[in-house]
Amino acid sequence: MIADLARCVAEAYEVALPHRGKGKVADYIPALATVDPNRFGFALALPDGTVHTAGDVDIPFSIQSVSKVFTLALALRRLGSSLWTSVGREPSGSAFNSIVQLESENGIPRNPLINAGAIATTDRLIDGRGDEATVAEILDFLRARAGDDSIAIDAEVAASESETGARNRSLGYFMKGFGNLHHPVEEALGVYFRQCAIAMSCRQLARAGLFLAMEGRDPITGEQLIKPHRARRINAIMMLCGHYDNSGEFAFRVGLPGKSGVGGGILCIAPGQGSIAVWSPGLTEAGTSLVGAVALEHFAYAAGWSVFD
Ligand SMILES: NC(=O)CC[C@H](N)C(=O)O
Repeated sequence: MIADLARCVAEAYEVALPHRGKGKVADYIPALATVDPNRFGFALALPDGTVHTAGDVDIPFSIQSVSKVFTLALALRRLGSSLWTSVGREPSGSAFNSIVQLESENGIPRNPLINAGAIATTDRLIDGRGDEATVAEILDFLRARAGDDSIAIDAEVAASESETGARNRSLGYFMKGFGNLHHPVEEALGVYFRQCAIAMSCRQLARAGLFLAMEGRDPITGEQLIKPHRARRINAIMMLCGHYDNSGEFAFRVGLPGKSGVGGGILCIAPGQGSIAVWSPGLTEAGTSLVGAVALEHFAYAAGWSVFD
């Protein structure tokens, strides 16, 4: 039976609604701490261009670590498999900003979706071009994927990320000490802080993720953006590492590749089917949107879209 997807979206939204207000809004920077915890949006983008929505789907939010998926795709496109000399693809089982494994593992982060791995990936993406050109590539890519040139970096969030970025700088310098950063730490971090500060709505983010559901091809523009096997591998990494030490729980409950951000966004990919973006700012301890995960769990079940179905 083919599920009525509009209905699945509406139901997932309704089921998750009572959970609003649970979870903790990220408070390490003022611009995130002041976001209304009752915000909640759910957008499903399909390859034919249809978007099914519920709630606050047109309000931009800070995509934070969801950006790591896109910089990974861009770095793989630019560097190919040589990226894997700088970063691994194993789950870390630790917090997003943990430094401990780096010491015993030669400064090579476990995967590209923890902070250390994302910083190493962004560093490789720079590829000698400088920070401005790299930031421009990331923004241009997201604008083209979302079909919306208004997507921008929130300058206040970017400045706060840098001001409070001691821990991320530590990760950068630690990797530099092992010879695993190719550019100055401040250059890599300068790009990383800005990619985290990109603001997008659920509608834009769901649309932007479609190429990952469609073997690397943007179904709306028809462009083959990355090779099919790379899209498959990014999905594998999202499934195993997209929620840090909560990745097993998310796979258990939702059964789809996903990536969380501390702004409360989650991008979820249903291979061959579509791309889903949810946003609600209250977080679990692992930094995943609590309401968003409930909604995705229900949606994947109702649609029969768990990759294990
Ligand atoms: N999990 C996240 O979204 C963390 C992103 C945050 N900007 C950081 O680098 O710490």
